[in-house]
Amino acid sequence: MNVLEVRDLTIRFGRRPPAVDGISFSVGEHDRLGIIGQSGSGKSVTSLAIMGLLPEHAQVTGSITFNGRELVGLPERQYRGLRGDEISMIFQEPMTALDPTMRVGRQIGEVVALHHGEQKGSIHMEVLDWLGKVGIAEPERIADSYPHELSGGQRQRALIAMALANEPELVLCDEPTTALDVLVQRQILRLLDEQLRDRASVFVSHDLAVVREVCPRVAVMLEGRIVEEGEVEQIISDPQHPYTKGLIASARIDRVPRDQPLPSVADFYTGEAHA
Ligand SMILES: Nc1ncnc2c1ncn2[C@@H]1O[C@H](COP(=O)(O)OP(=O)(O)OP(=O)(O)O)[C@@H](O)[C@H]1O
Repeated sequence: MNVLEVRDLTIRFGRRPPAVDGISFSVGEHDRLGIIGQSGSGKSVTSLAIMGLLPEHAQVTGSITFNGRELVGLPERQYRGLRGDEISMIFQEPMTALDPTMRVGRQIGEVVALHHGEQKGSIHMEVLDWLGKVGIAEPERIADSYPHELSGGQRQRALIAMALANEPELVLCDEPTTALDVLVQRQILRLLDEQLRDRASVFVSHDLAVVREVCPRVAVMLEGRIVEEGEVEQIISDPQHPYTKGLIASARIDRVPRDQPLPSVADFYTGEAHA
């Protein structure tokens, strides 16, 4: 059985054309799927639907199952037991995902306590342990800091620790490195690659170069639909859909060996990939 199974998922906001239009994909145990598409193609609403975090006026049809359990229409009370514990999400902008008024260690500790209800001392040890695992050099000091006292990379590491603290089975990453500079982006990608190895994950990005670094498989979204899905290297060397062809040709991604720095799709839009 797949960990995540999405079938004919359609998401509408009012009378506008569907934001997501009948998409299907699955993620098995220890499997990782990249979802790529331009802004507005429906990537974020797809992850929010899986997390049960869409606004109430969103109309959702189709099916999302997690370990065989239907999530579409699941009451909020039951969703709360899943979120953070069995399914968690890493967002693009850690500053909005972290509470600015609370020390970082306490925020991670609350996630641990919420689901395990352990004693204060052992929670603190677990928080420090997680900060170490995500590559924070001075766990004590960082645990004692407020989010605004951390660098962008440290904040993203803290958020990753928070998302993984309960060993969720499924992790959704929504543009987890977009807000970071290129060097930190690479470090965080490496960290995620390592930490997500034993879980099922979905990795959303507008950047095929980023997805190529961490995902064996990718689904390409355009205007709410999946227009192409398959092994990343296969799609890069032989894209079938005109949109994917354009995306790859414009970023010249097919001409760059995998282990070399890649021009990103964003560079293309700003004209730098042609320089
Ligand atoms: N709360 C909402 N109410 C109404 N429309 C929404 C809402 N959230 C998203 N949408 C619409 O759904 C569509 C898909 O948006 P989504 O955020 O999933 O795109 P995306 O591919 O993640 O883009 P980006 O890369 O910019 O985050 C867009 O047309 C957007 O305007």
